[in-house]
Amino acid sequence: MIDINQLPTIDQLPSIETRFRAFAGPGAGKTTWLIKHVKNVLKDSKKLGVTRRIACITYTNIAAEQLLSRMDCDKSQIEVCTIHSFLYNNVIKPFAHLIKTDDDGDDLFNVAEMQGHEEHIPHADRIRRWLSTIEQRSGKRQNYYGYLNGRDSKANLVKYLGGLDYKFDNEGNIVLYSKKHVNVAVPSSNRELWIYKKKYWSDGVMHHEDVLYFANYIIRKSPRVLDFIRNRFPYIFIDEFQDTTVLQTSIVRKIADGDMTIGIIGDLAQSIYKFAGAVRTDFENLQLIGMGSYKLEQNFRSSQSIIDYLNTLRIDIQQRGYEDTPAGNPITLLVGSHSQSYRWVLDNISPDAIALAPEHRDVESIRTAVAVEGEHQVKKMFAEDSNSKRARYIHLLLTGYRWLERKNNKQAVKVVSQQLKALNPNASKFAIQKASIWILEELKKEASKRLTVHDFYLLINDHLEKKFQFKSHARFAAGGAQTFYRGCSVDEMLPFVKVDTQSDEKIRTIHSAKGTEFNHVLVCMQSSGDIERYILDAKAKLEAPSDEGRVYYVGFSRAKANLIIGVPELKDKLISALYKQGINVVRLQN
Ligand SMILES: Nc1ncnc2c1ncn2[C@@H]1O[C@H](COP(=O)(O)OP(=O)(O)OP(=O)(O)O)[C@@H](O)[C@H]1O
Repeated sequence: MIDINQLPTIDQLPSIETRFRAFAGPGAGKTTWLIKHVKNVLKDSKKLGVTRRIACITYTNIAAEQLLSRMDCDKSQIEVCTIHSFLYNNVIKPFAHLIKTDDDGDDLFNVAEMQGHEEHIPHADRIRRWLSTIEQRSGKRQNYYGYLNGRDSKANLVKYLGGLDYKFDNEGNIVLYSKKHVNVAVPSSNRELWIYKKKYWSDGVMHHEDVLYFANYIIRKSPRVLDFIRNRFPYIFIDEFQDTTVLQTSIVRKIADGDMTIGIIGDLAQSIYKFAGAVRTDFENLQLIGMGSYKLEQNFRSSQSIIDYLNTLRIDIQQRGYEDTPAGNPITLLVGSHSQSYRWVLDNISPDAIALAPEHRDVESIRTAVAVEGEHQVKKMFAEDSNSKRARYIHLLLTGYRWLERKNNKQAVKVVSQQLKALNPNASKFAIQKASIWILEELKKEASKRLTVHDFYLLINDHLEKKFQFKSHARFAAGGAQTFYRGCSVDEMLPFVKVDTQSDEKIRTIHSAKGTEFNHVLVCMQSSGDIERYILDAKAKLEAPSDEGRVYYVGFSRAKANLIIGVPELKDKLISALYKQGINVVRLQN
């Protein structure tokens, strides 16, 4: 294990050309530092130009979006993206001709129909065609159709196929496997799984996981592609490298085996994507020529008491605060149901507190139990308005504005334009865009936000009709819908309009909160056993192959001012050990 404490700090990085690998704990300013470094490269590098840019890569769309919105500089020479979109745009699209056929000259991918990459959702018709092909090729009746008849077996098959991914076998060949375990036998030999994939490829459908496969395929077939990438991106920086997968690491190694500057940054204790194929040890073990290892040792996010608590959980790094770090409140452990705990936190700590839980089912149960009146504004709108197309239209116009608030203007205009286009299919693209921008500008005004949704809707309809001769949805007749829209202002509705259900929710999974921070956080743990394993014995569990301990650690480390932990039951004998770790126990009354 790397002793991060012993590494030089990243401020000692000799130059912008230095290859680096940076380790840091939560809230250490990894993303902030990366942005600063990119700005330095932009300022000082002589290697950049119109076609020579800096790539800033991360692993999830949410993380890329956050990175982009935090990059407060000229972005014309920077490409901020996920690893998938980087490889798709810079390897697969320009070299698609190399995947038309395989090494034997047989059809591999229908490039003419290729349209980006998508989530792998197994498709009933393709599964049927696949089962039929493998049955024909085996030459005997296998009754594979049985899978599609039984509800259970079909669900298992869909789950298994949806979890397909690639890995290297012992001989270094790429093989297909499923990340999802199912309890029934399904066709799972590699020969059968490749046939399944080809059902999609022959239609030009590329799944996210295929992007890595084909990028690797293209690079193997024509290694000169690597020079093209290095030439186009003399600097490649990768955030959250602890979430890298074997195929990703293999491609990164190949790109870095030439003249370019690479920098990777991450936190081993925040590796929580094993289920998606992440191999955290790749970050620890990756050695590239000329690459130095550095650390960021501070925690700029949390109060001193939270930093002290986080330090009790890991051995590879001890974080320190900075001169203005507030002392903060002790960590509180609430014993009671998750919803009871969350209510307690809302009442006693802050109504803005966030609840984080490891599992979706916990998130759902807390949401149901603590749902407050206002949170139903959008649901209420759909319930009250019998014209569901109109309700959807209003909702999406407001969604467009929420994108604008997040500085994603492109998405904002897209969402609103789609609505106007659906009602006015013959309108020109220019008119649709102009009208969309007008609506968004209108929503920016404080005066518009104070209007009731009813009046705002009429204002927009009048303008679209007069100025653009656009059609709108029906006006309101007297009744429940009109009463609802008249009783609710745009301002009151907006907070409940989510642009993506994950990052806007106050009750969320820990995975969806990765990379974010909040003032007051309740982390819901499952049992007294979890407290023993992941708090009292955390040092061992943070290094364990399974992600559970690290998932809780990511949850704890999102808190800035107050960290509260909730658990349904707690053995009395644990109280004094918890106290030594800086945690006060409070038992809630039923
Ligand atoms: N040098 C700094 N001085 C003061 N505040 C900083 C500094 N660097 C980062 N911060 C603040 O600390 C917080 C955490 O920063 P950032 O999100 O960059 O950390 P991170 O290491 O990427 O976090 P994590 O991995 O836990 O998601 C942010 O609020 C950021 O504004």
